[in-house]
Amino acid sequence: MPESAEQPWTVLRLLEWTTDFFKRRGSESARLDAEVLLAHARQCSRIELYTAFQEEPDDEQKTAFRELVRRRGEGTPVAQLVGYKEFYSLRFRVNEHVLIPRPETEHLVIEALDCAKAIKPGDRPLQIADVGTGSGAIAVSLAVHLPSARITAIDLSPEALEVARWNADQHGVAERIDFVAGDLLADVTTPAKFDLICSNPPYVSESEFDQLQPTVRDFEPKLALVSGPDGTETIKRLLGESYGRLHQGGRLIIELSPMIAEACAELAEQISELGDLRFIKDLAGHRRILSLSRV
Ligand SMILES: C[S@@+](CC[C@H](N)C(=O)[O-])C[C@H]1O[C@@H](n2cnc3c(N)ncnc32)[C@H](O)[C@@H]1O
Repeated sequence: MPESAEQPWTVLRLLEWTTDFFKRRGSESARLDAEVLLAHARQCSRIELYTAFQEEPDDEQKTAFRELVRRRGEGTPVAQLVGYKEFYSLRFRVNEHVLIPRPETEHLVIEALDCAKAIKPGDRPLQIADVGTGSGAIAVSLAVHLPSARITAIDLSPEALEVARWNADQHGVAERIDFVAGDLLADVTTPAKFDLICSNPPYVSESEFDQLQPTVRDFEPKLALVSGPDGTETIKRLLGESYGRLHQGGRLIIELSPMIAEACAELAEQISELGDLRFIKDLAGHRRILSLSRV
């Protein structure tokens, strides 16, 4: 922000200047980014900015904001700058070790909650696995909405599991989630079988990775994004490992890229123990969630 002797840097002026700056840097949500960062620097809610347009932030707030704007201008995602992201109406801590939860993944949570309603586990708790838990967005949301479920949250990354554990603790569900460091389901011994296996695995191909926006490619963990030459590698392994770990009638629910939806459906159809294949579309109308039953 340039120094200006004549005009004070009011909230409104800061927002307008920063929105323009972010637009020129290619942000698709320039005004929102500016508001979230200014609210963070002023330690207030976004809505409170609207009644403070003519106020001038103090020097400390302006210095904090300037630093946030600089880092956002270099590509750091807003969620990493403020340290959290809202997902399924819950706040999740995020850092450079975890994928920032995406709105598309809420469709997976909705499908899992719908499927859970239809399952009657008898006198044992409903058993759910979240494979590749990252920030814990799926595991924690399901635990909050299914108070009698037990969840196993798995990730290859110990740093991600730490974030997931912190989020589970914040939302009061940590005692119903087991955190396991491991490769897909290989290191999970108990329970032997699940009612639901959910996963938002990495599904970007190696060639697509280079085309990702720098704010994703250079700041979010590659381990969370990329899966082999065509993006299907992890899903293929998960399909192969999952059917033997599901109770009969249990469901496997996987987020994927619409670009590999057909290939993944073909892989699933080769496994006779999996059936009742359906896709759930995202808000853009693209096939985003693959849901299968253990027959
Ligand atoms: C796309 S992110 C999903 C994170 C979170 N579930 C969400 O939806 O926001 C994929 C996660 O899977 C983890 N992961 C990648 N390969 C894995 C594997 N083979 N076994 C377990 N976790 C894996 C990554 O570390 C990352 O946290």
